[in-house]
Amino acid sequence: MARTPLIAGNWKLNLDHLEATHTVQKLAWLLRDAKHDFADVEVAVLASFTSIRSVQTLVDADQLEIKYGAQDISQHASGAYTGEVAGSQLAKLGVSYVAVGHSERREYHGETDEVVAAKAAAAFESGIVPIVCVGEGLDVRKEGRQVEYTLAQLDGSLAGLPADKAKDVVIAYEPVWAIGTGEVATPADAQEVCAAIRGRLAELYDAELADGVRVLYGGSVKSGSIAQLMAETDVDGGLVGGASLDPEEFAKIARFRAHQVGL
Ligand SMILES: O=C(CO)COP(=O)(O)O
Repeated sequence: MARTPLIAGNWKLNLDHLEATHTVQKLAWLLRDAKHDFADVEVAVLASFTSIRSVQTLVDADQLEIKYGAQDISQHASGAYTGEVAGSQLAKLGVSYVAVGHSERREYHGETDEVVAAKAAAAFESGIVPIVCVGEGLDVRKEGRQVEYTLAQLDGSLAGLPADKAKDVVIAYEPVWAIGTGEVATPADAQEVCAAIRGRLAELYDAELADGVRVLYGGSVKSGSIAQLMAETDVDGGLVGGASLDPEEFAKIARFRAHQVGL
């Protein structure tokens, strides 16, 4: 099955709503100039909650094909959960994607696999596709247990998710040691774990479902490394942090096919 690559920018805690709209506007101009085919490579940005409404207004007004999303979602639908944002609230803002289980949330907010699974379910409940993040830390990598560790995290993070939802999920393999360090995984390292993730999806569900799920790589992705990563069979896109804040650089990453030639 042909999987449409997804290049998603995770802005993390950066950009106010004015900066966010400028960034999307510039990205849209650059991609328009390059005659980017969004059906060929999907492009999305994951913004702070405070920016989503402004991004929506811009995307709607200019009929942009850039998709947008959130970086977190509440596992609860409503009620006494101060500070939380529900899937239904995000859905009202036209959100397509939401990152769940990013390593920064797991580490700084104590999110367990159980919470991540509940958040993924909450996203689907509101018609939003969760980008479920998994990946090992440096200690685990040094012990050579990256596949075992990441698959255990995947099992927990998808627990209870039925096949009719799982077929649409996006998985992001983000080794923690590669995030924000400038140390991108080698294409072979990314392929090893992304292929193992697909293999596990085949075991948890079936081979056809696994074949259709997009598995992204994230961790210090830049325009100079994306084409080699995307050349790997099981890498279907990138979850881009720092480099997504610069529209020129992010547009180049989205245009990876233009520099895939001659690999
Ligand atoms: O965490 C990431 C995306 O979710 C990766 O961040 P960097 O691209 O800045 O390493």
